[in-house]
Amino acid sequence: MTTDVDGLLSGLDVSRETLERLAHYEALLKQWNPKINLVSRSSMDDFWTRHMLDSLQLYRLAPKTESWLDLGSGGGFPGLVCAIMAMQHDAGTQFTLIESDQRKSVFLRTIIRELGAPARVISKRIEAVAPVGAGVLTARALADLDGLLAYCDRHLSPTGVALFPKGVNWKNEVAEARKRWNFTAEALTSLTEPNAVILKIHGVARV
Ligand SMILES: C[S@@+](CC[C@H](N)C(=O)[O-])C[C@H]1O[C@@H](n2cnc3c(N)ncnc32)[C@H](O)[C@@H]1O
Repeated sequence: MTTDVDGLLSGLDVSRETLERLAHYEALLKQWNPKINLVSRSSMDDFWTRHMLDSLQLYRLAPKTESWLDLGSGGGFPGLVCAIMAMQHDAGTQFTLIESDQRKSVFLRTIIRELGAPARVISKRIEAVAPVGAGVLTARALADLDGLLAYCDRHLSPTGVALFPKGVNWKNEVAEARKRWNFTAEALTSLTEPNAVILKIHGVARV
């Protein structure tokens, strides 16, 4: 970790202790990544922007909740990073990470145990998990918006909020999803990519 990281995360209220926890996470991910492909190799040079900052920016956009659900967590982005951030605020939020890949789940459980993060991992397919009723639901690089809204329909509480990082094609995804879903969406500027947004969504119901 270099001093650049301090600059990168400035304004996000990341404490020294949280930064140390994230650095420990990074070190383990770098050990495990060659064997189980937690993140693409091409993204490793820009690791703190592409993965840590990209995840941390969701934490400040989320309402206070007891139950945060992250779907298709992979190496823990964004759910596990937000769980580590939540430790700093002792917010009483419990994180649930759903990840069907068994080896990635072992990695996630290792980080959770070593850091004492307030999170659990369910190693099943999202469709096979009983409705969670989450207050906040996140997912990155998992499915198009139409697919994500079906997951909201199953797992998000009626008053809950979903946060989805989306790339340059987000307007098309919203238009396509409106054919099958009613929902309210706000497009918030991403801190990591100029044309990317974070869709903040609530009130999901089938058309
Ligand atoms: C492209 S990766 C993204 C991982 C992480 N969210 C990120 O942005 O770095 C998608 C992950 O979702 C998991 N996944 C895909 N479909 C799933 C499903 N139906 N149920 C549970 N996990 C799923 C895959 O195993 C994979 O780890």
